Amino acid sequence: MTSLKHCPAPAKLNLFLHVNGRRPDGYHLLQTVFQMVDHGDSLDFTLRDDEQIVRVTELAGVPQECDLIIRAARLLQAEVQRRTGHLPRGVDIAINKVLPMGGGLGGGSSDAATTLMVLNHLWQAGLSRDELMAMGLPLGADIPFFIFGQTAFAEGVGEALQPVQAADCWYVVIEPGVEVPTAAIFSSEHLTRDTPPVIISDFSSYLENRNGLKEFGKNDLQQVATQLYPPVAEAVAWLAAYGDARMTGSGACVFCALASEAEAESVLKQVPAKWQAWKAKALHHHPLDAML
Ligand SMILES: C[C@@](CO)(OP(=O)(O)O)[C@H](O)COP(=O)(O)OP(=O)(O)OC[C@H]1O[C@@H](n2ccc(N)nc2=O)[C@H](O)[C@@H]1O
Ligand SMILES: Nc1ncnc2c1ncn2[C@@H]1O[C@H](COP(=O)(O)OP(=O)(O)O)[C@@H](O)[C@H]1O
Repeated sequence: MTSLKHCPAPAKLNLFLHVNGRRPDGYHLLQTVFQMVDHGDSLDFTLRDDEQIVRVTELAGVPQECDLIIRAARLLQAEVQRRTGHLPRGVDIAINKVLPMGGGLGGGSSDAATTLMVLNHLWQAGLSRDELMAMGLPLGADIPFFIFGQTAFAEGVGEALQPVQAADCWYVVIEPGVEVPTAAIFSSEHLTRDTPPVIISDFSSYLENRNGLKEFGKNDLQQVATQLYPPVAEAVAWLAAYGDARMTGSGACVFCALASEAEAESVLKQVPAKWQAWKAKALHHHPLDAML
């Protein structure tokens, strides 16, 4: 096989996100549930006759050398060379970028995860899922989750993952039109960093016993993000009329769970025109698993 087209790189939502402390290196210890949804970017991979890794699509604001897709591909190419003594063929990578950057949807991480999984397949490199997850972690804390490939309870900086059941629901997601830099939220003096740890069964038993679709826990990054970025606060306030509206990750996007596609569609129709918004279904498994 020399190419794979329309490879999905889905968005994630953080159903809750607790900041429990800080590591000595300054990184924050988190607990979260990562939920994939059926809305995201899509990538095409075509092997080349030389050894170059080339992004063939322009991505405004992200030079090729900084792109997580290219960095992930180069890491894997070098690892395959180290293991086999042969540098694998280069690849042209095209991207249909749908997810907003700095949206808290993990777009860059998902693109990189899809790249690692697809190239592992095209190059017949034979790295295990765990090896790919470890390779992705230094590039971005969300990358291991996408490679893990199922709804997950995560700890550490997001790399300690356990599968967890979550609701079979739909989400409406609003893009408030601002890019939130993750570093600005984590470095805020107003961020609370002492939420007591929960255990996975706290989340699971909450889901079994809850009334309606109120999410478990909270997003500790939301207070800081809404203070720094008023459009995020505005989107949360608007969506709260329809359910438990909450920010994903470090923002900016805001989501709310609905029981059916029809209910999601009805909320979507009312979203003010100044915001981009969409509906998406919760995914239990990474859509790439069915392709590879
Ligand atoms: C917050 C989360 C939740 O899923 O997602 P996003 O909102 O970015 O999608 C992730 O933990 C985002 O992890 P990651 O993707 O590695 O964050 P980066 O943008 O590389 O982090 C930028 C900076 O934020 C700080 N940072 C990040 C993660 C963390 N657990 N503690 C931190 O203190 C660090 O200063 C880091 O240099
Ligand atoms: N392929 C990529 N897609 C999106 N962003 C990328 C990519 N490669 C690098 N980045 C950088 O990562 C930053 C965070 O992007 P993204 O992962 O989309 O948001 P978030 O971390 O909020 O979920 C971007 O602002 C951009 O500078």
